Amino acid sequence: MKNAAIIVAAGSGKRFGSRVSKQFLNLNGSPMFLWSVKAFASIKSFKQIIVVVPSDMVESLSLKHKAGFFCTAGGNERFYSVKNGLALVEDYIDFIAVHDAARPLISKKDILSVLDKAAKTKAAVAVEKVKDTVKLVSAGGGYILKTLDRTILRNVQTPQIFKTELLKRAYSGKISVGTTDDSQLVENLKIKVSAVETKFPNFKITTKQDFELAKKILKS
Ligand SMILES: Nc1ccn([C@@H]2O[C@H](COP(=O)(O)OP(=O)(O)OP(=O)(O)O)[C@@H](O)[C@H]2O)c(=O)n1
Ligand SMILES: C[C@](O)(CO)[C@H](O)COP(=O)(O)O
Repeated sequence: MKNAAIIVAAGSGKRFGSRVSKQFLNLNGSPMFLWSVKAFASIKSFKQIIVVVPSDMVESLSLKHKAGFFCTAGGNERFYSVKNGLALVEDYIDFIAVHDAARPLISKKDILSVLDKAAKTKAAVAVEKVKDTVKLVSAGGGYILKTLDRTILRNVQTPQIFKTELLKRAYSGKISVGTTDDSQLVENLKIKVSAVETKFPNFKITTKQDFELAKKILKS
């Protein structure tokens, strides 16, 4: 099996609010995005690693990390960035893993769990159980409408891993602006996507508090 990883790192980090986009901040000695590159590079079957970055960083990053991975420019929505990364995937690739550079804690074991499932079912995404009670709220968020059954809810993470043909087909059609992950596009093809629970911390670094927590976890 020959796989490719698309690490999406072209976001502006508005919720994080730093001058340098969060995915390029130094996290315990490496730029945040490099943690994910190293995790996928540690798995032999990942023959191609593509990092999608802001257009003004493509050249400098390509030069700096010339041997480690391919670089391409992102778009103004996450799904445009994934689409641009897809354009670089080689024809010999069997499965594609899409992963957020903002999830630097991803473990090799969790990647392999999602990959093993995708190899069997063509489509699998990393998830975690919901720990809090979840409720539906009114449009403005002001009041509770309904309490949901959290036993049939999951927080979806990345990697999201798909058979190459499937993901390319999913991204070939019209994509609505509200699309926030890759699985949605594959679900729209009426394909059953498997959910694989991650066993290790894999939260997305969205705020400065997340970043401080990630530093502590990586130190431990
Ligand atoms: N146009 C975009 C938007 C997001 N991403 C990437 O998708 C991942 C998840 O997105 P998120 O955590 O929302 O990052 P940002 O969009 O940068 O954050 P914010 O929404 O706070 O601006 C991140 O690794 C981010 O770099 C991307 O490659 N291209
Ligand atoms: C892909 C994702 O991480 C799955 O939870 C999430 O949808 C990314 O959303 P964001 O708004 O781009 O962070």
